[in-house]
Amino acid sequence: MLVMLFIWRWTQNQLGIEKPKEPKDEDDNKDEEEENKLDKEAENIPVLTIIYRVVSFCKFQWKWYILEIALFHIATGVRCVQPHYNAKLLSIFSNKEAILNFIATLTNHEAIFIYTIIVSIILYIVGIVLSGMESGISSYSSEIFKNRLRSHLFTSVLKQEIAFFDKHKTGDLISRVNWEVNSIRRATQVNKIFDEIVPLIYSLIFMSTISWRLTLANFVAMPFIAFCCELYNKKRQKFFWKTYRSSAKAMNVIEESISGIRTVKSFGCEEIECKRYHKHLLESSKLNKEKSIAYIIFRWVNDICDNLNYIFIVAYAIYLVMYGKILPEQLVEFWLYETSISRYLYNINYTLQTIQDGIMSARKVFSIIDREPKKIKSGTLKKPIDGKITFKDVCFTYPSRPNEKCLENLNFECQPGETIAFVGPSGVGKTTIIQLLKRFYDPDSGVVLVDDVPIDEYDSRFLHNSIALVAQEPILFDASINYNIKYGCDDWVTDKDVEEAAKQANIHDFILTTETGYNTLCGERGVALSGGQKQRIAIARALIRKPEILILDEATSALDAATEKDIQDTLHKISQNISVIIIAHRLSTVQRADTIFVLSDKKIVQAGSHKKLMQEVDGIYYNLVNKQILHEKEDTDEENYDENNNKND
Ligand SMILES: Nc1ncnc2c1ncn2[C@@H]1O[C@H](COP(=O)(O)OP(=O)(O)OP(=O)(O)O)[C@@H](O)[C@H]1O
Repeated sequence: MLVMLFIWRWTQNQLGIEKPKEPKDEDDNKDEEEENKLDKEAENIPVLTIIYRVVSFCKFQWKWYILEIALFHIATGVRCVQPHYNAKLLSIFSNKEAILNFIATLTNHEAIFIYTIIVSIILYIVGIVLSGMESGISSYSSEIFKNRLRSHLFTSVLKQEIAFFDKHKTGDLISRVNWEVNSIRRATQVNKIFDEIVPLIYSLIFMSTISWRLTLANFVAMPFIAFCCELYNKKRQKFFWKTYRSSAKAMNVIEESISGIRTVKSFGCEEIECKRYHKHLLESSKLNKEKSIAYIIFRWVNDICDNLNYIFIVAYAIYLVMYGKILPEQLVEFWLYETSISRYLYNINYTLQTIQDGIMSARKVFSIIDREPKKIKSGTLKKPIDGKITFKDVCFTYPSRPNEKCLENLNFECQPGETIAFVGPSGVGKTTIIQLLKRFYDPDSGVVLVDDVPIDEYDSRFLHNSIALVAQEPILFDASINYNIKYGCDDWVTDKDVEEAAKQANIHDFILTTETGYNTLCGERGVALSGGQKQRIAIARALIRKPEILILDEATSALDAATEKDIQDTLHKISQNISVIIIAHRLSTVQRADTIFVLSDKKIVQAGSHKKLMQEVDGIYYNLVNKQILHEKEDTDEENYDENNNKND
C-alpha cells in the first residue's frame, strides 16, 4: 500500500499534476508581464483537460495507433518469453558436470536442444521485425499528429485580433509552433512508456513465480528513489519556464535581425545583434548547466540507490540458494529478468519526464489554439456597399498603450463616390482611423458605419473585400508578381484582370521588361523590387478587387512626381464610382480630394476642399502647404545653385 502511494505520488508529480510555478525573473519588464499573461492562464488549465485535448488530436489517426499497439504487444510478449528459453539453454551449460552429462546423452536431448535454439532464434527475429515496424509506425503517426497540431496552431494564431500581435513577439509564436509542438509530439509517443511498463509487469510476474521474496526485494529502495525523483522533477519544472523564455528571446533576435538585415547592415550592427543573440544563448547555456548539474546529482543518487538495492538482492539471493529456498537454475532465470528491471524503471522515469514536458508545452500550445480572438464579432451582412463612411464620436486607445488616448470624439462623413483625405503631423492618428475602418481594432466608444450600418454587422471577409487598403509599408510575399496581385482573390480573377490592374497601377510596362514577366519573383517581403515598384504592385493588388472603398495610406510616397501623377490620373478616373481615402504627407497628393480633414491633437480641427482651406490663412493646412512650398523652393534653389556652380567650374 505504501509503495502504491509512493508510485501514485511520483506519477502525479511526473505528469505535472502539481502545477509548475513559473519563477519570477527580476529583469522582466512590463511588456513581458503582459505577454506572459497568456502563459499564466495556460498554467491554470487542468492537466486532465490538457490530456483530453491532446488525445482528441490523436484520435483521427486511430488506425495507426491500434496497429502500433497490436504490434507492440506481440513484440513485447515475444521479448518477455525470450529469457525463459535463454535460461533453458543456460541451465544445460550451467556447470561442467551438466555439460558432460548433456554430451553423454546428446542423442536423448538433441530434439529438445534444437527445438530450444530454433524457438530462441525465431523469437529474436519476430521480436526485431515487430519492434522495428512498431517504432516506424509510431514515428509516422506522431509526425501526422505534429503537422496537424502545427496547422491548427498556425490557423489559431492567424485568427487572433491585431492587438494580440502587438503584445506577442514573433519569436515566442514561432517557438510555440516549432519547439513546443515537437515536445508534445514526443510526449504522444506515450506507448514508449508501455514499452517499459508492460515488460516490467511481465517480468515481475515471471520473477514472482520463481521467487516472490526476491521479487519483493526489488522494492526496498523504491520510496527513497521516488523521493529523489520528486525533488529532481520540481527542479526541472522550474528550469522549463526559464529555458523557454530565453529560447523565445533568442528566436526573436534571429527573426528581427534577419527580417531587418538591411537596417542591421546599414548601421553596421551585425556584431551588436550577434552579441544580443549570444547573450540569450549564454542565459540558456547557464540554465542548461544548472539543469545538467541537477541531473548529474540525480543520476548519482539514483545509481547509488540502485546498486545498493542490487547488492542487497544478490546477498539475499545467495542466502535463499544456500538454504535451498530456490534452485541455482531458477536463480539464473530470475537474474536474466532482474537485469532488465532497473533499465525498465530508468526508462519509465525518462518517458514520464518527456510526458511532463509535453504537458507543459501543450499548455502553451492549447492556450493559443483555444483562445477566442477578442472583440472580433463578425456579422453576417453581405449587402452590396455604396461606399458611405461615417465615424460618430469615435474614441480609441491602443490596447498595448492603455493610458494614452489616440483619438477623441472623432466625427466625419464620406459620401459614396467622394474622395477624402487626412493630413496632419506625424503620429496624430491618421493610420489609426484606417485601422478602425478595416476593423483591425474596435473603438472604445462611438461607432464606425458603412452605408449607415455599423461595420461589425458586416461579414468580416466581405467587408475586407469591399474595402481595399494600400498600406504605408506594403508587404509582398515571396512569390511571383502575378500571385501578389491576385493575392486573396485568385479564385475569381483572371490573368487579364491582373494585367488590367497592373496597367492602372502603372507597373505593367516594368513587368514586361523583366525576363519572366508576371512570373518574376518578388523576393521575401518584396526585397527584389524597388520601393516604388512594390507600391505600384500593392496598388494593383487593391484595384484588382474592384473595391467600393479604396484606402491609400502614403501609397505613392516612394514614387517620382511623374509616375505619381499618372497613377493619380488613373485613380481620379476610378474614384468617380468609388469612395477613396487618401493619407499623404505630400500635400500635392491630396489637393484633388473633395474634402480634406486636418488632424491635430487627436481630433479633426479643419475640414474642407483645398481651395476652402487655403482661404483660412490662420489654419494649420495653410501653414502646412506654405511650409511645404517653401521647402520645395529651397530644394529647387539649391539644385539650381549646384547646377550653375558646376557649369562655371
Ligand atoms: N500598434 C500600436 N500600439 C500602440 N500604439 C500605437 C500603435 N500604432 C500606432 N500607435 C501610436 O498611435 C499614435 C497614432 O499613430 P498613427 O500611426 O495613426 O499616426 P499617423 O498619423 O498615421 O502617423 P504617420 O503620419 O507618421 O504615419 C502614435 O502615437 C503611435 O505611436
